[in-house]
Amino acid sequence: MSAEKELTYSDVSEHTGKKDLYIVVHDKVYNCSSFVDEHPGGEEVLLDVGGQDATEAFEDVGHSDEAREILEGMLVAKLKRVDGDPAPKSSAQPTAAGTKDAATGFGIATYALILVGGALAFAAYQYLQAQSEQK
Ligand code: HEM
Repeated sequence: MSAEKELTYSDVSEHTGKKDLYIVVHDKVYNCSSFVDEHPGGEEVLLDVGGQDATEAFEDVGHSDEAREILEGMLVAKLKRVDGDPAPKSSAQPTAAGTKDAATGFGIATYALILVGGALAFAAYQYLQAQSEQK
């Protein structure tokens, strides 16, 4: 088993070319060279964050789970922080994830409400039918 590779910001900052492009997202280092031409958001934005922390840029767009899977496939190393490095930019993640979860939760609650409402209406209908048959 090989030890997990670690790169510092200064290592990452050496990979800024289109054919050698490292970016940092949530303290992990990704080699995006193979994806630059395929990025639906264009190559320019990826080249802009080459060799740097792209966490905010990546999260601000609200990338899909598919985009996150592509990203994980390009993982090369963990980011190793040394004194003087910028603070972790991980605060964007809970916000984005939270918004998504909240939206999903709302969707489920709405469906539940419609189902329960429908069931109640059906029960009331049956009850009233039974009542009128008794008369
Ligand atoms: C290497 C990291 C990245 C990956 C793997 C990636 C992947 C993707 C994918 C798969 C999409 C299609 C929509 C979706 O599935 O969400 C997308 C769209 C987009 N991305 Fe990225 N992206 C990356 C980094 C970035 C960065 C750093 C920016 C900077 C602003 C960015 C800006 C955009 C924009 C603006 C779109 C929307 C394009 C459109 O719908 O016309 N992406 N990205």
